[in-house]
Amino acid sequence: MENVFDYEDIQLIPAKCIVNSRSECDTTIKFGNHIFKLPVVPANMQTIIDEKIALSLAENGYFYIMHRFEPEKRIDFIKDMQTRGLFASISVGVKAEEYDFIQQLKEEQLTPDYITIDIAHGHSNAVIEMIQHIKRHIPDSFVIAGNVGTPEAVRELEHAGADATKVGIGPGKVCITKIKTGFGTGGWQLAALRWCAKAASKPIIADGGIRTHGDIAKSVRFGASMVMIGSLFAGHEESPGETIEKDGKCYKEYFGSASEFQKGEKKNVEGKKMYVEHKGALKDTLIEMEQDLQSSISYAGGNKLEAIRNVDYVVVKNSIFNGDKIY
Ligand SMILES: NC(=O)C1=CN([C@@H]2O[C@H](COP(=O)(O)OP(=O)(O)OC[C@H]3O[C@@H](n4cnc5c(N)ncnc54)[C@H](OP(=O)(O)O)[C@@H]3O)[C@@H](O)[C@H]2O)C=CC1
Ligand SMILES: Nc1nc2c(ncn2[C@@H]2O[C@H](COP(=O)(O)O)[C@@H](O)[C@H]2O)c(=O)[nH]1
Repeated sequence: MENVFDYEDIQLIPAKCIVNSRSECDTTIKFGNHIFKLPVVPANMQTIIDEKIALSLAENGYFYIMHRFEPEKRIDFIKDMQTRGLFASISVGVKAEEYDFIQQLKEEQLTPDYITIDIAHGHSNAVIEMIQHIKRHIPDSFVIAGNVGTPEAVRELEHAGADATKVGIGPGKVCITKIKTGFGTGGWQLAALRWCAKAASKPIIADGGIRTHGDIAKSVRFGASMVMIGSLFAGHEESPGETIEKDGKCYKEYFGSASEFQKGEKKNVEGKKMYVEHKGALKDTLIEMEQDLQSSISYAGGNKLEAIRNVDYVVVKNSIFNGDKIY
């Protein structure tokens, strides 16, 4: 692999502006059968999303993917969302009981709009077989499969029937896969995204490693249709998880889905827990993301998200922050 880089190594090059106000720039994206306000989805992790947040996101025009760590709640969740006329978007794993769950959905004639197969090493027969199982029994669900980090994996999962693939092995803020196994796209996630996007014939979700709102535009430039974000969404008023107070400041927990806190045991641990500073209301962050992305579109010289896909860029190796803090 040549030209390896990550988010912090890239600057996009401005093109002549065609709008009079950033508010003219349209950040919406069609993903599956729905149009969403932003090409952004909060990570399907237990300290990032719950049923209440999912409902609020869907009601307000944002994409969401519910996590899979309370499996017994999924049927009622799908029914509840669809009764309200909203889309249902859930996650599954690949173990035997998940095959029964898909069968149960079929028997109850429930078709989630989106099903995400969420495992660490998605380039596997386990995922290929689950894609095929879902497509056999619930063909109308949009299947997102991951996570992967190579073009071969993207092609194989698409070939098996996935409608989108999720790229990112180990770039996450609470990830320790790279340290514990030596593998992954940590440190070169953006280059891996570009590599995978060149092979993809269907949409890609860039997953992990987003540290600033500008990284969303960079993900779109390098081929993402959707960007999954954990840490930037952690610590909000609505975020699930424990809040602690230290030196007069409030913090909220954010833990990995493969951490001992999620698993309840110290086996095959590839995630850790951290505390993030309390950030206020989720809707304010979403509005700021939208405004920043509108600004990105204006710098790209367009008025739609698509404009970002064609901009030039430079590689400025690890230097763009010059020691500056992000906030
Ligand atoms: N994006 C990322 O970089 C990563 C994300 N995660 C997240 O953590 C959560 C748990 O993931 P996961 O452990 O896969 O889920 P599960 O615990 O549900 O495991 C899924 C299945 O895959 C097997 N498995 C897990 N890892 C590997 C591997 N490296 N090679 C072969 N088989 C494997 C497991 O068996 P067994 O446990 O017996 O091996 C199990 O049968 C998910 O939400 C996932 O997204 C975890 C790590 C990396
Ligand atoms: N290696 C691990 N990766 C994990 C774990 N739990 C979640 N994740 C991945 O991280 C992203 C979020 O990344 P962020 O940089 O935005 O915080 C998430 O979507 C998963 O793909 C884990 O325990 N280990």
